[in-house]
Amino acid sequence: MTEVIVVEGLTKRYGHVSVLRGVNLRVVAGEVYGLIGPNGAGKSTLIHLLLGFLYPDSGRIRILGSADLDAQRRLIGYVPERQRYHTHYTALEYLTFLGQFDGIPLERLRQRIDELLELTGLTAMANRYLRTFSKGMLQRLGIAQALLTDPDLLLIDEPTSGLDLDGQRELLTLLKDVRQRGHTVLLCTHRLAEVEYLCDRVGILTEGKIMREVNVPEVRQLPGSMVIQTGPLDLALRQRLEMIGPEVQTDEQTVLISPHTPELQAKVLHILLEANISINVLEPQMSHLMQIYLRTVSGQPTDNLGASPVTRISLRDTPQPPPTDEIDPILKRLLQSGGINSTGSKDGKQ
Ligand SMILES: Nc1ncnc2c1ncn2[C@@H]1O[C@H](COP(=O)(O)OP(=O)(O)OP(=O)(O)O)[C@@H](O)[C@H]1O
Repeated sequence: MTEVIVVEGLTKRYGHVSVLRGVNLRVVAGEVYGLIGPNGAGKSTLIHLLLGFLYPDSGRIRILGSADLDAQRRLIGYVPERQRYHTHYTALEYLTFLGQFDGIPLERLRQRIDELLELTGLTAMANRYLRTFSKGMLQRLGIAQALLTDPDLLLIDEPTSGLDLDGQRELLTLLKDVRQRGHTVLLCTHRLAEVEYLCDRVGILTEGKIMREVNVPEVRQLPGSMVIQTGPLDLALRQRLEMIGPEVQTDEQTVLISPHTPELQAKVLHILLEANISINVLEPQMSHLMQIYLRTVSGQPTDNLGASPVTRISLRDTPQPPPTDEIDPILKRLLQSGGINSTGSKDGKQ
């Protein structure tokens, strides 16, 4: 299988701060790979290294077999988290401008833009100025610009950040369509639901390394769990509950049913009600991916999750989308065309 991204022993420091401390990563053709990690873990830094916007301190990067990232940049479509748009352009003018930068012959470019406006649901907006676009429309336009050259690899940084629920849904549907087109994708996100929906594998970047990789379809298929918070449970009652089967685990004020079935839940509730125990909360356990993620970033073991005791990590600990620098897709093209030097980034003086 063709390896599209190969990263070995990658390190990167900003001054005295060591951000990446030996990242290893392999992404193969056609794969959608999610990259998750706490704020400041270095996800955007890794993307900028892959694009050749930054130089690593040590380690190796190969994109489609080549370490010449300046040359390979033209094989990569990049969707930054926040793009700086030139709002006096219409969508059509903007894509035409970028496509000409990419050296796409005009006739082919027109065809390509039509196709991409259609894919991103922006055909009716083609002649509207970008200043009239909503955030969601701009994000979809960002996907269109990244796909102009029909790139082998797409790097997407937090695509749904700042979008309302409708905008998120539209963008995820679009990314699912993009996925069907066979591009290899590296997707940085804080939203685990996005990973579960779109990705084949996910890497958890923390402490400067990819500490854990998860096969997403495997965890997606794991059966769910139910947590019941109760009044105090004495030992005899706990034993009675656990006699129902190995799926039922208890502590002083909690019953975990894992894997959960309605039949098991009915049996547990029957015993609790019969014993006059108050039932304070009954809620599905957080997703397996969420549990693996939170345990990995807090340095706890993640094996045998299905048989683990009730996870007491609050969903409030879930990281929130962060602010990041704006990067203009025109900058990528300028660097690609050799029009400017990447000073301030590549000279290691950040
Ligand atoms: N140009 C820079 N100069 C100095 N420090 C930087 C620079 N860019 C990033 N950093 C620092 O490097 C660390 C990693 O930043 P990066 O943006 O790569 O993380 P991230 O995982 O993408 O974070 P987030 O999820 O918050 O977007 C952070 O501590 C950040 O403050």
